[in-house]
Parts: sequence; C-alpha cells; structure tokens
Amino acid sequence: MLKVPDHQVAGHQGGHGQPGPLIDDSGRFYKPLQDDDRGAIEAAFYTSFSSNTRVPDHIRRFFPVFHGTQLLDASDGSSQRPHLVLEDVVSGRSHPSVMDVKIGSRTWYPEASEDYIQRCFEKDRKSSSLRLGFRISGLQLYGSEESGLWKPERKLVHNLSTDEVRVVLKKFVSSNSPTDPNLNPDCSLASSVYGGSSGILAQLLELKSWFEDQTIYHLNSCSVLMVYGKKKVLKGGSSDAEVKLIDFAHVTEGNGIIDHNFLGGLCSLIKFISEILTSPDECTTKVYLQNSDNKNEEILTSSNECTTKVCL
Ligand SMILES: O=P(O)(O)O[C@@H]1[C@@H](OP(=O)(O)O)[C@H](OP(=O)(O)O)[C@H](O)[C@H](OP(=O)(O)O)[C@H]1OP(=O)(O)O
Ligand SMILES: Nc1ncnc2c1ncn2[C@@H]1O[C@H](COP(=O)(O)OP(=O)(O)O)[C@@H](O)[C@H]1O
Repeated sequence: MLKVPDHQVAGHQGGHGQPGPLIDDSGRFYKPLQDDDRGAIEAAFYTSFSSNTRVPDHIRRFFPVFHGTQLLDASDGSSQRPHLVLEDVVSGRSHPSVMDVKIGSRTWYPEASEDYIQRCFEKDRKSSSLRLGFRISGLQLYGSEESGLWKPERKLVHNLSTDEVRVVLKKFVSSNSPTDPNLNPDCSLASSVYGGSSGILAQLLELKSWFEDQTIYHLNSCSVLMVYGKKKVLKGGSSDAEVKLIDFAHVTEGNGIIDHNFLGGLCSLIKFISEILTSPDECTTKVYLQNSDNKNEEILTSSNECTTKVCL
C-alpha cells in the first residue's frame, strides 16, 4: 500500500496538480520522475552510479539504494507516471529528525538555461548558500511526547543568517524545546549524533575525502540528508544517525575536474558541525551601531555564552 510520506522536508511536494513522492511499508521511497530533462538526468545518474566500478564500495552507503524505475499512479491521482524506486532512508526510525542541507555556494551550473541560472542565483544570494556554501532547505525535529514534531515552514528556513543556521544545527541535536525562543539549544545529543566514530561528522569527513579525489560527477544542487531516530537517543540508546546524498536532477559530468563547489560546501558544513561538538555553548554577541541611513552597522563581534543582538 503506497502513501504520502510525512517525513518529506524539502523539494516538490504533491498537491495542486503536482505529483509528489510516495512510500511503502517495505522501506521504499518512490520519487516521480520530473518533467523536462530533470527526471531523465536523475534516472541516468542512478543507473550510471549503480554500475560504476570507479565508485568505492564504502562510498555507496552514502547514496540511497536504487531499485530501478516503476510506472505508478501519481500521488495526486492524475495519471500513471514513472517513479524512481529508492531506499527510503528515513524508514524504520521512531520519531525521526530529518534535515535537508543543499550543498554548494552556487546551485546553478553553466549548462543550464539563462532563466534557470538567474532563478538559482537569486535563491543562492538570498539564502546562506553564497555566504556559507550550503543552505538548510527544510527540516523536521522531534520535540517531545507533548510537542510532537516541529516542521518549520520551508520559506522560514530558506533565508537564515549565519547565526541562525548555527542555531538550527544546534537545535537538531538538542533535547530542549526547539520552539521556545527563550531557550538556547542544549546540544545534549551532539556527541551521540554528530560525534563518535560513526556519527554524522565522521560520515561527512569520509565523504569529503572522496570528493577531494573524485572527478566523475559534479553534484549540482544536491543535498545532504541527515537523519536519526531521536526517541531512541533520548532513551539512552545508540544513535542510528545517517548521512545520505539525495537529489541528482542536475548532475553533470565531472570530466576529470574536482567538484569544487560541492567540496567547498561540504567543508563549510563540516566546520559548523565540528564547532558545535567542540564548543556547544559558544554563540556570538554582535553589537550594532545605527548609521546615518538608519541602517544597523556591525561594530563588534565576540563569542561568549549566549546570542545577543545589541543595537546602539
Ligand atoms: O519550484 P519551487 O519554487 O518550489 O523551487 C524548487 C525548490 O524549492 P524552493 O522554492 O527552494 O523551496 C527546490 O529546492 P529544495 O529542494 O526544496 O531546497 C529545488 O531547488 C527545485 O529544483 P529542482 O527540483 O532541484 O530542479 C525547485 O524547483 P524548480 O523551481 O527548479 O522547478
Ligand atoms: N530516498 C529518500 N528517502 C527518504 N526521503 C527522501 C528520499 N529522497 C528524498 N527524500 C525526501 O524528499 C525531499 C525532496 O527530495 P528531492 O530529491 O530533493 O526532491 P526534489 O527533486 O523535488 O527537490 C527531501 O528533502 C527528503 O525529505
């Protein structure tokens, strides 16, 4: 029996005449092939990747398993259309926390149309992509038995400041309420989820070492999906945190060239996560001075225990 996943945090959702992804009970995720060349590019990527002997075995675990394509009724009931049949990387986790981080300071690439490049450039400029080399595309966090899941509206997470990105990455591994503006994230789960020999940081570092060498693919506009079952960790169980790369609708050939755009973004994400592990309490205090145009100018930045914005 196919159903609409409630754990989807970004990308094209079903509804308004648009088909969206489906899942089944056996742990499969069905992504409708997008129109134009995007669906074809993504299907070709999975086909090529699955049989590419140049991809080391230990790197394959960072990609959803691909089970081919299948003609299915679209989620909106409109018509039958081909779907990619993928491993559902969230399935099997109780109260999953999920974050989609789009990697790269630019999500456009020279082969795309002028119009597409312009739209991507605007999104990259307004979001943290240009500044940090990545942006949070969407997330859901499990709060508690009472509060349930927190899934902020996607538009709200798109244009976060650098400090806000840091806070969201901290909330992802905190046990106190993600929605209370008076609480600083406690980062109490950072060491079990981000840290350790099999935690998210270790996985990202393993991926990074592949991207330092691989020149087969350029993963334009691709995301790192970070997933873990929060309830288990809260109960003191070991973390099942996993990193998977998803969304290959804009992959181009590497032609012997390092994917600097992806590698740079990955390094930046790694730095943010490392800093949370080494100094979870550290936040930034910024002091602003209002200039003659009534604009706030930053005149001092220092790090200490809480985030304060002081306007003089
Ligand atoms: O259509 P939109 O405005 O929802 O834009 C999609 C983006 O959603 P956003 O607005 O950033 O939340 C969407 O971004 P997310 O995956 O949600 O971060 C994709 O960039 C999508 O492009 P493609 O499927 O990779 O070609 C984008 O689709 P296209 O604009 O390329 O069709
Ligand atoms: N294999 C998967 N398993 C579980 N969830 C997935 C998988 N692939 C994608 N998703 C979910 O769907 C969202 C959108 O996926 P994506 O491939 O980026 O779609 P789009 O091409 O529409 O942007 C992701 O943010 C994630 O929540």
